[in-house]
Amino acid sequence: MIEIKGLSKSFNGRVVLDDISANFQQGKTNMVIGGSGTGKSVLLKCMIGILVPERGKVLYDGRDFLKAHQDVVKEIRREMGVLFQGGALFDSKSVLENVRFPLDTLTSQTLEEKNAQAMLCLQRVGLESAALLMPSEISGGMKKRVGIARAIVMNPKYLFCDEPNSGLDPLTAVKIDYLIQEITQEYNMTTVVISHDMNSVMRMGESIIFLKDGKKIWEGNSDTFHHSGVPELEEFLSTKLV
Ligand SMILES: Nc1ncnc2c1ncn2[C@@H]1O[C@H](COP(=O)(O)OP(=O)(O)OP(=O)(O)O)[C@@H](O)[C@H]1O
Repeated sequence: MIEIKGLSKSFNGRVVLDDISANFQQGKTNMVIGGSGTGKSVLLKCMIGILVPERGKVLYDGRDFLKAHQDVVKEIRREMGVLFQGGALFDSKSVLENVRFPLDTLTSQTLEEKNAQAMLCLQRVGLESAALLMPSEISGGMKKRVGIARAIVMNPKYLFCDEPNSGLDPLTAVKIDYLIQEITQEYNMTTVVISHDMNSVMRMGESIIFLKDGKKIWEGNSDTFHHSGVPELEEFLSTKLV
């Protein structure tokens, strides 16, 4: 489980995250939703250590990420897998080399071991036959799947996905959503997904927090979010026509 407590972040005096607390459960797809510019990506960056919040805590199974000893921080970082928006693949590396990259930089395994592990992950996302292709030779949906394979190659406990569906056609988006959900359950990971795609929220939203102007306005799940009675959420949903 990941717990965030009283997380706050400002840029040049402008508050972007305002005292946010939430729990993200193990084995679940935990979603962070909200309109553009409401602080979703900043929240994720504070959780994974790309940005430092002014106040608050991020606890990884009880370990205080912002205050822990360097060794513990390193350990937690190794337990994270991140699927960045757009996949963020290296254009000059093959699909296999992209998936292998975390193993190349963070482990002392042999090339054979690393290739075997990377191939297992490529198989898991149904792309073993694309291992030797370059990113320029594969579709957007395949790139996302390569990104997922890379995110799980270190067997993470925590998976973070920033808009995993952006730029995909609806059918491919559904497949990516289900893949993330299945992998979350299989690996029993704590998964955090940022999205403003309401179809995804309905499919994957076992646990949802809704942000507006840097504040957590509501939390619940896909069964309850259409009947929240919270004006800000209802207004947000009305703009999404769902
Ligand atoms: N490094 C930064 N410096 C200054 N302001 C920033 C920085 N990063 C984000 N912001 C601001 O923080 C606010 C929240 O941004 P954030 O990227 O978290 O939004 P978001 O909810 O993820 O939006 P979107 O769905 O459009 O990606 C925005 O107003 C953004 O301009």
